[in-house]
Amino acid sequence: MNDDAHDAGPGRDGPRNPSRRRFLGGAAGAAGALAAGGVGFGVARATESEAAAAPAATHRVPFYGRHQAGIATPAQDRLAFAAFDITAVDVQDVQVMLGTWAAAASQLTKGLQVGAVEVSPDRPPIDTGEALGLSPANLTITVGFGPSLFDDRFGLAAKRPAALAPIPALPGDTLDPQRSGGDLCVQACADDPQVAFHAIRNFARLARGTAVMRWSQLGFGRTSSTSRSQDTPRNLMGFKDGTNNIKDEDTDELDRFVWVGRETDQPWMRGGSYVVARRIRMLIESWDTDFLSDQEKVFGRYKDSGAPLTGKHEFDTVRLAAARAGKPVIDANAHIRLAAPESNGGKKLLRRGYSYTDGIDPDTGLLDAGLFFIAFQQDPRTQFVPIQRRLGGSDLLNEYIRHTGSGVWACPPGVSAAGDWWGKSLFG
Ligand SMILES: C=CC1=C(C)c2cc3[nH]c(cc4nc(cc5[nH]c(cc1n2)c(C)c5CCC(=O)O)C(CCC(=O)O)=C4C)c(C)c3C=C
Ligand SMILES: [Fe+2]
Repeated sequence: MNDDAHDAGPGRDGPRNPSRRRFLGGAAGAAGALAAGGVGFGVARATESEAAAAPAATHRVPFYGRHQAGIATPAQDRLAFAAFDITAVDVQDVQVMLGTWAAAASQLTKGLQVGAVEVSPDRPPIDTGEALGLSPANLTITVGFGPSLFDDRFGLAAKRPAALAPIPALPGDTLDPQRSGGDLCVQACADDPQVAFHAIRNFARLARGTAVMRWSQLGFGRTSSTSRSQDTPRNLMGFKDGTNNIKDEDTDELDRFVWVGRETDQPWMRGGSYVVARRIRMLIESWDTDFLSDQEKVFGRYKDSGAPLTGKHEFDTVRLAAARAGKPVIDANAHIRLAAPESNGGKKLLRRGYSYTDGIDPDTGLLDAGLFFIAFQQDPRTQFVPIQRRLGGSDLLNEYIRHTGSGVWACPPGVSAAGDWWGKSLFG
């Protein structure tokens, strides 16, 4: 971390913006306390002047809470996702960075900056500035710890939950290591792409000297609804996606399939969740030549209404046993049959993915676009992995997709209040 970045100093920020200087003072002071062996992490609290400077209290998702926001909270329109690798050798540096990130997240999710933009003409601005004056846009920041964080570098090996196992090789994998893994992940979601990007960019700056970005992915157009208040969006194949997703309102299902409970071998994960991300390229040009009836056979749903092929309306029950002339109406290898809980020992996922496009593949001239699949769950070993093993084996969709990136991270419970940070009890 650049010392300059923590010294707001005198000058142009002046009395117009005292709150921003206070914030950084708090973060830097806390960093010092930790480095000196202290246990607390002082995070600047909103002052009266800060509250006055803050945008209206609308379009805000609370940052502090039992669970991290960005999991069961309504999916926003945009994603900026990044995986980081730790470069520091001292575990206290990791703690300081997480504390600094938590303090920054509490500011950003209120629509504030991580520090002053106008510090001094002779220093770089502390906040990069591109979100100045923008609404919080329902920003959520969700942080996870990858299996590699628990190797022998930081003395955390005994604290790795069994559920945080690396994802094994799965059928059909064509993964690029440069788009996979990472000691940490940060998922920033917002209804404004600039707000989401700003969060990741400033996290990367605050991480300087402690962690570096390993890979990142921007997403547009949520491909799941995570609340009954939301319409079901469409993915880049033109199908409604998220119809049978777990929703925010399904509290029993959240407890059964998403939140880590007493069953965990690592108490620090109670109230948390595990996220699996997969960058899935769609072979869009090929898909676009496919007949409508075949596209519908692939998913087992009608393209326009989203209804199952056994029904009329989007939310009609999927009748997997229905047959016509001795043949199943929903193909034996249709995506919704293979992904259904009935085919997977009753297991479900909370899907929260985004469409992406990254220009064209220089080798072929074909679009590099698809789904950045994100799913939260209680245990990837019994949820994502077996479901994807089944899909990767015989899903009709496989003709049109390639999995090109992968990662799994443990998302600890929410940050409880100022002074707390992600996984504080893990490091305690
Ligand atoms: C391993 C898990 C899954 C991967 C990978 C995956 C990729 C993928 N999915 C779609 C589009 C749709 N998926 C739909 C349903 C659905 N998909 C999964 C899991 C994975 N999908 C589940 C668990 C379900 C729900 C099954 C059920 O309970 O009925 C649907 C149907 C609408 C819906 O319910 O959301 C679509 C459409 C794409 C395009 C894709 C990879 C690019
Ligand atoms: Fe799916």
